[in-house]
Amino acid sequence: MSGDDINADRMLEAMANNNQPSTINQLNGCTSKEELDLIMHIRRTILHLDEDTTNDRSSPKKDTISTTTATSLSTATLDFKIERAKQKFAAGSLEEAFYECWKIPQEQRTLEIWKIGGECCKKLRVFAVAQRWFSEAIHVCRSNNTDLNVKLEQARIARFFNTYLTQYPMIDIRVDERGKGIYAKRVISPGEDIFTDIPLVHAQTVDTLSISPACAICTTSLLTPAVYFETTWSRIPEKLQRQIEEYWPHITPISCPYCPFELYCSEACRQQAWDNYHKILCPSFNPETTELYQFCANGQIIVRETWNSIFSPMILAKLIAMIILNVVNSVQNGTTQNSIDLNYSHKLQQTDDGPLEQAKEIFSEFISSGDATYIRTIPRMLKIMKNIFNHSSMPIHYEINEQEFTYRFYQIACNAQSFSSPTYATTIYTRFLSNIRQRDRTGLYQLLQTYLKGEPIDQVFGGLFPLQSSLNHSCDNSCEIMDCQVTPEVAGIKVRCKHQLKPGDELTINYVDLALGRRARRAMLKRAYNFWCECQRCTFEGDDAYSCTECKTLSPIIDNPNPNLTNGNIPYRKPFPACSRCRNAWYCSPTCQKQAWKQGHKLICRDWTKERSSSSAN
Ligand SMILES: C[S@@+](CC[C@H](N)C(=O)[O-])C[C@H]1O[C@@H](n2cnc3c(N)ncnc32)[C@H](O)[C@@H]1O
Repeated sequence: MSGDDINADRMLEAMANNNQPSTINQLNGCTSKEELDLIMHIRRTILHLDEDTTNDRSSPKKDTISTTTATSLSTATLDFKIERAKQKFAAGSLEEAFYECWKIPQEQRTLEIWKIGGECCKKLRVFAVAQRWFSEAIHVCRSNNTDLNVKLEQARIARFFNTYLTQYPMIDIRVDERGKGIYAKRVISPGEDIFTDIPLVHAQTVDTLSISPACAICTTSLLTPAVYFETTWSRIPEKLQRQIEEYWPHITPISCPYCPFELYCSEACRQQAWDNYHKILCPSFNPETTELYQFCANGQIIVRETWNSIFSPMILAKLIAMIILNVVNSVQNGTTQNSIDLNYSHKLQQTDDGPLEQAKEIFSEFISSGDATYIRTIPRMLKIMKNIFNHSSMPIHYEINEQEFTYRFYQIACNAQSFSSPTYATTIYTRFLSNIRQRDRTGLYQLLQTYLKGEPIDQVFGGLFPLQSSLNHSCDNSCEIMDCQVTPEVAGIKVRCKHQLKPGDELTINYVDLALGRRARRAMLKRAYNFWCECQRCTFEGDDAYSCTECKTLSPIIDNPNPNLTNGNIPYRKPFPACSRCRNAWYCSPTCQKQAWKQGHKLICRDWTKERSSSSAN
């Protein structure tokens, strides 16, 4: 090995360990540690190959790493190198082909070289590098190239979901005009559990927060007798209270030491909340968050429609707090991780957006789609978020403006999935009753009859699940979502197959109640998820009895059947008869009905009111 080789090797090793940006630039645009690692690996492989091929002109022994300094190549050398990269790629020698591409100075790499380099990395499963090479190809290409855009998107998805797809080899993620979707790679049978997922960020829904307390981290119910019996508790005689407590499952909620707003089941959960988001959001340190916590605790009737379901504004605040703390931890190298004082000794460098952009990447896969003007109708929440985060005491500056708020709002609105720990409030209550039935000899159950209020309301959380959020909707969904204790400490969801799936079939869930008619389903999907459903069921159902679902003919106009009521200028029509089984399609004639049946109505015709519709309604 020449002296140049050894120096280049040392430099590469040092950089691979250190990833110093200044030295990286010397290496022909090799910008990430992953890229360096790949090159290191390739170099080792090539050197190893070279030991058996000493007379090979292309041997890296002769064509050393030192040739990668950014001196321009002559046209003849460039053509020769391009040709060699193409040949190696065609021969399937991916590592060598990438090495050839990489040796060409960045400014001289052609569209073809960026593409070959990207393909090599994709096949070698180094997706971050593949993503960069394909985006450079798009940059060089200038015109809109669909093929390259698809390649870039695939590399980006592979990069993000690589771990999941390795863990769950029976599924694949592909992209079409609806965005990402999950597809079966083998036959999957009804009842089979396909994958589990845990949320990146979650919060309890505002409508269950005050009536069904739960651990803010592991979501397990923290229903105590005092909360269950509510105002009645103080009227229950003390002796009876003690008996109730004796039979009630052991629950000791822990609160944040600085504020009354969050409850946890254990010290470990409390610490996790503090490290992940609460040190930014605790009202004792950031008084601006008091309004947000109060807003959630009250259920805020006025804007209930926006926030009452799976989407609590707390998810949005936590998501931003997590990004901020991620930057803090990455820059300060974890020094603030376990500390519970907010002593950010120095404000982080405001000029360098790198760590902030990197931290934002964790949430970059969640699609965001919706009507931007709607945000103007909920100005109060934008103001609350601005007050919390556009604040001089924040360790980094993360600007919350209308655009950022809108983007994050719809990210959560489009993707939030309801879930909770299978230790529900009803589980606690059932255990209490069963303890009494099994152990009590004093007739407590009889005594309690006047105080018991029936089953409690279960806690519900909304969360952003990285893999589950890639599932598209169908009104005839093939899969369903179920609550699941993914590990003893972590609650999440599992996706279970409902209808048999063949390789290539899409895994879908239902975002809305399947018992609703087509018009209502489509309207809800448009409003909440910003798409017009064209699924198989929507295709073979109608909106109402006044037009034939098959031939679209309008039904005959008739006289007003009730002259006491007026319908304005809209004519009265005679309803067409409905399909007797599903009652969701209407036909002008038996011919149309037969035709529709053959076309596809038979695939979706069933009594939808009997379908379990709540399981995965987002
Ligand atoms: C939870 S995400 C599903 C995954 C999404 N396709 C992606 O790329 O991340 C929900 C969004 O996907 C799109 N989507 C889901 N189901 C769809 C469908 N049946 N038709 C059209 N778009 C759909 C809508 O943009 C919706 O807001």
